[in-house]
Amino acid sequence: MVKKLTGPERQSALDQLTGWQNVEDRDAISKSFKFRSFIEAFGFMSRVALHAEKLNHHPEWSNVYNRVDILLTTHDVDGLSELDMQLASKIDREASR
Ligand SMILES: C[C@H](O)[C@H](O)[C@H]1CNC2=NC(N)=NC(=O)C2=N1
Repeated sequence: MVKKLTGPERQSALDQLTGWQNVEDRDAISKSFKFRSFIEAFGFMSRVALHAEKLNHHPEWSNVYNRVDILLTTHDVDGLSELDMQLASKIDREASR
């Protein structure tokens, strides 16, 4: 079972990512992505979905037209884990393809 990141672990992990923010009322991080079109946003979501399945770690997200809002947290530990950081960096990579 994956373990919950401590405060310092969480901060140093966040420092290595760009644009991910702590969510105010939850132990989670979030980021919004904007694309040129709905189909680009949806293509991005499809690629992220494959990573999520592979990691067995799934985002909370929503899509409106060309925008995708993503929240990451680890339900199993009720907080952030290494899996959130791994998925966040894959998400960033897919957003810039
Ligand atoms: C049984 C299965 O491994 C778990 O329910 C996985 C699936 N995907 C998950 N995704 C996220 N974000 N957090 C989890 O704790 C989680 N747990």
